Amino acid sequence: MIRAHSVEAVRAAEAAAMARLPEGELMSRAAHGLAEVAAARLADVEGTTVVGLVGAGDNGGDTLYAVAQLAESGFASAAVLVPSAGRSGVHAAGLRAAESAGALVHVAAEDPEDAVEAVAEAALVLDGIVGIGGRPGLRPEAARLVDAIDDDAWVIAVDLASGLDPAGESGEDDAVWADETVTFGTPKPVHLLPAGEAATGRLTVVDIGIEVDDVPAAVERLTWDDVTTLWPVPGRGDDKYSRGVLGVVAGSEAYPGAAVLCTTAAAEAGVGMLRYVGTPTPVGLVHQAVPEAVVGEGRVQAWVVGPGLDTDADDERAREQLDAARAALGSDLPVVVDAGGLALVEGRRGAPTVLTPHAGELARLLTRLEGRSAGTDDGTQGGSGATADRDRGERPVTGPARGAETTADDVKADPLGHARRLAALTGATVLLKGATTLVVTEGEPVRSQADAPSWLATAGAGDVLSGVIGALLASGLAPHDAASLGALVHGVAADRASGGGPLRALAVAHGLRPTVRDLLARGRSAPG
Ligand SMILES: NC(=O)C1=CN([C@@H]2O[C@H](COP(=O)(O)OP(=O)(O)OC[C@H]3O[C@@H](n4cnc5c(N)ncnc54)[C@H](O)[C@@H]3O)[C@@H](O)[C@H]2O)[C@@H](O)CC1
Ligand SMILES: [K+]
Repeated sequence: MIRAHSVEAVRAAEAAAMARLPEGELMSRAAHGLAEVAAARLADVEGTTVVGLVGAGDNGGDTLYAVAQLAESGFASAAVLVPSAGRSGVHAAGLRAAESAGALVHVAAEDPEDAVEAVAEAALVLDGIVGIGGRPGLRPEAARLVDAIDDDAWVIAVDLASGLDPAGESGEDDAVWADETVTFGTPKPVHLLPAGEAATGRLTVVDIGIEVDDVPAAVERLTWDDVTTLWPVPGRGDDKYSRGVLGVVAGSEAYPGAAVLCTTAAAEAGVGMLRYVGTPTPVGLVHQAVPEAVVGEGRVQAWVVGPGLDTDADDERAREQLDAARAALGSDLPVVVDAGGLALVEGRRGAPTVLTPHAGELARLLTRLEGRSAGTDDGTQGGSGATADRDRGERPVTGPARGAETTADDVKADPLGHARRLAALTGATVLLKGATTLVVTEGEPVRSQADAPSWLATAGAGDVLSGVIGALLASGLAPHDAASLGALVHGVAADRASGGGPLRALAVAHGLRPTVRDLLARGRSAPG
């Protein structure tokens, strides 16, 4: 698992390490690791010129020492000092080290044109303007230097791309766009969250000896190794029931294919047994595509409610199906709620719940539920499983006034904030789909998965995802693990099925079985 820590946690761990190490040791380790990566990339791009953009804080200090090491290694090295205070504004010992190693120093405040020219000529740029002490955005004088970076230059962000919010909470257009980030000790939230991930590029963590293993993470990302630990593997004593039965209420006369995609995915993910509840057309299709599925209601350990569900349909069979959907939501069983099912969510359930909206669905659900909690409704889900109510244990939800409309654009501008709002309002695990998929559960570190190719942005992919998560919930995984592990395996299956080319949802579903098999085999063959 990749774990990112908050700025506060990093500062505390750094302070503890500094107390037992000689002065300057941490910065020296950081700069050394940075210079090694830079030297390797210069060899890759067959470049010889490196420029460090140097800001006022210790991020600039790291950069000055790295420039010094690169100058000593024979690269044509220069430091461009960004702050308006000039030479006196940057890390003094770092500046001395760079100069005595033979690096050129350009002072932007004294000769802006000369500084711009130096930046433009570099084959490799180290962005040391600001690190974890930075406020989001770039000042105009810094932005001018960043604009001067050659399109072909390789840009390494020191600790994080300057201009980004280290916490990754607010998006920022005015930031360095790095090919690569070299960070120190542990990743920071911005490296894994949608707000910063694209500008971060490839991420390398340099070990500088700070200890964060026992410190709770702010953001986590599951990796392939976690599949071995988390995936439910049957034992000798298991049977189909003990492994978990999944009930699927999906598909409709309008959208029958969703039922096929969802049940196929659950079967391919290796669910113990599958029950399907639907209207005649999808029932016929599911019979053909997934002969393993049993049609009709019965005992299950978890439900998927909603892919392709038509909540406006009004014939008898559709009404029966919607009754089954509402009963599942009202039960005390774990439920994955997707697509059409989201329209049936009335508030908190008293049982494990995973909501899997995309940005537009999340916006509609928030608008409806926040409007409701502004009114007279008590905001609880009806049925036997509903235990929580609005006055009990619900944290105050931050955001616009209750009842205000939330749009898909609002959600895209702040995906994490909105996913948190929905999680707080419903008590559910919220999986917000996107290029980076977020999984938010109150009281848990946010999980962020970015395993899928862009080709996965295709109709039906969500139906497949809900089937995988449902299979994992039925086997007893907690919602947070089921949702994030489901997103990981779905993304890897998509990547393999795509192979760099077009993708269809059914291919992702059919790719699940070999993907899980290979990820588990990989774990078995790993040393130790
Ligand atoms: N604390 C430690 O033990 C270590 C810190 N390290 C480095 O130190 C960095 C943190 O250093 P600092 O706390 O000095 O903070 P930074 O170097 O991140 O930046 C703080 C300085 O930048 C200015 N600033 C803030 N936002 C700005 C903006 N948007 N535009 C321009 N200037 C802005 C501030 O006024 C302040 O002078 C880390 O990111 C890392 O690179 C490493 O050397 C490893 C050890
Ligand atoms: K930086």
